[in-house]
Amino acid sequence: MAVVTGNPIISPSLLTNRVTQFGLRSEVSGAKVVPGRAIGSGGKGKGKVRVVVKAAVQIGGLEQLKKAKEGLGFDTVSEGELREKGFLGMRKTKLVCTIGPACCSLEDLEKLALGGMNVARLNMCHNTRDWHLDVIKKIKKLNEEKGFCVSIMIDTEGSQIQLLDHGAPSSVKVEKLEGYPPFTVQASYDGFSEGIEVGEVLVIDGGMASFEVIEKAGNDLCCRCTDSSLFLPRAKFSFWRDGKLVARNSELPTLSKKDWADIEFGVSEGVDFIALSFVNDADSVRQLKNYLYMRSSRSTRVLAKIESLESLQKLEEIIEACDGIMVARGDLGVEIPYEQIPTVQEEITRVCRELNKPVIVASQLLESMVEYPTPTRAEVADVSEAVRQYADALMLSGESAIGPYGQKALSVLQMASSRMELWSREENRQSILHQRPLGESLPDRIAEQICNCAVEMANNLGVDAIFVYTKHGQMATLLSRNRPYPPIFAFTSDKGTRMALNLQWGVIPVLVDLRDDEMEANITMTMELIKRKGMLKPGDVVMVVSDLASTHINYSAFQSIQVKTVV
Ligand SMILES: Nc1ncnc2c1ncn2[C@@H]1O[C@H](COP(=O)(O)OP(=O)(O)OP(=O)(O)O)[C@@H](O)[C@H]1O
Ligand SMILES: CC(=O)C(=O)O
Ligand SMILES: [K+]
Ligand SMILES: [Mg+2]
Repeated sequence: MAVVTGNPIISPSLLTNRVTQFGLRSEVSGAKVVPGRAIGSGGKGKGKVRVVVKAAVQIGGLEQLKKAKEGLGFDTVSEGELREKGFLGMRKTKLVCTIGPACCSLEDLEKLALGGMNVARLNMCHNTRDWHLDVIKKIKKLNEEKGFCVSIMIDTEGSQIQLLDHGAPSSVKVEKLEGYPPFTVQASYDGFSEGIEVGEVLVIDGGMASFEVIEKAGNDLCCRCTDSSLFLPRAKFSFWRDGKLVARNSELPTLSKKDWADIEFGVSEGVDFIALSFVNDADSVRQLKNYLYMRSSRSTRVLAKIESLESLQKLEEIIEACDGIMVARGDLGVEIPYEQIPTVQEEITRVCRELNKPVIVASQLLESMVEYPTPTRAEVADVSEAVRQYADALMLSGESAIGPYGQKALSVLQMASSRMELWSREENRQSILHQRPLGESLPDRIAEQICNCAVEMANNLGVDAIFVYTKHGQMATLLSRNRPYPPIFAFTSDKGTRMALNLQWGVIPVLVDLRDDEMEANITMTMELIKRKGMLKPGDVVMVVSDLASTHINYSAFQSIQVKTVV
């Protein structure tokens, strides 16, 4: 246990009552106050803004819920969206909601599912395993009984240097002024003052407050406040030397004992994704993937969270090793200057698409909605920018976990992403996407080329939908990588593949009983089922792409593109 004491003095030995001469005012403030924010009245809006709020109730009517599932594992929400908006109106960007005390009842989870939640995230930093288990059971119940298809993600705690306690119930104000009583805060890492020199700068919460180290006494650091702000509970901090971050995270294990226990819990409860916090290199990702392989849990996908300087330096190897990425802007903003976040986000998003891994843009997307029922215009612009960059998914954190307006926040993501997707299509932005060649073997290169060409054809021909028949989801993701105009219906008989594809841009995974080596029969059967549901009309044009026979020795011959007109 390390301790930050005094003004503040940083010590590993819980020396909470050291007195120093430096002037920090220790002031306990009862609640976080955000001045100058008016709550949207809703009275004299000009129509345009009000549309955003309407979206909360737009998706998936309740009557669709009552419909029983028939033969085809088509989820209720996609089905409702298709009926309401048609193929081209279907949302492509996926939505992740963090589940917390504000939305953990069965009713609230159902409302989020109806509102378009594709993945529910459980942050293992908070609450008990029993609490998480209860949420997992509720989501599975909703999936089974009401025909939703919501995947479950657990997010590990990971190891990071952070403040544990500063002796006050909420925030502590720190100021540059001299002559205020000192206070002590504890930090979460014993050796964190090692290698830190006098004159270095300690930065709290990505620059919200800063301190200069003015004395080192053993493992204690005495610091002077150089930039006033608030100390929030569990604030994150970092050290800077000559304007550059002193990288510290590599000294900490990515997977702690608790993380392994949480992973074990997640695997036994059959979660679909494990998001690894504070990944520093590809090794921890490979280690977990090996473990899952040994444990025969290959359908559990591993996501790496990019939230440290080290992870940015090894970005490509991490992306290659994992099954997907989260741009965890909250902690990333502690490690790199704020102004670099937008360009780093764009870069990560681009590389993920090129390397064919789904990417989630996370944290503070609609932060003001933790307290207020309307987003700021700047937040909507930020959400839209992530969509314009073709991120696979957007994530809500506190907005859904603890805020009273979680469903509204979800509807804002829904509206903003649909709008930007339409604009991108009208602007023909898809045509600017560069696809770097990925495959090395001939069959892999053929699959990739087929998908690139199929999407170009689909866009040029203006087909209504792309149907892909896939075992492990590879062809579906290769199609998605090209961000086509029509939606991609991925038919699979593998449940794990279905749940994993929930995070993939533009893919609607459908569970169906497929037969190996009987491609034509599979196509006819699925088209017939969809037609019978009234979702395909005569005249609709469908592009069919398949790689189902990929276990076959001569499999490249079995990959094909067909264009079918519904009669
Ligand atoms: N299961 C939960 N129980 C209680 N509070 C929760 C829970 N999940 C989230 N929260 C609250 O919601 C807020 C935002 O949630 P989130 O887990 O996304 O935070 P985060 O700090 O950005 O994530 P991370 O710890 O992975 O960096 C947290 O500060 C926490 O107070
Ligand atoms: C999501 C998360 O872990 C972060 O933004 O730090
Ligand atoms: K976490
Ligand atoms: Mg984080």
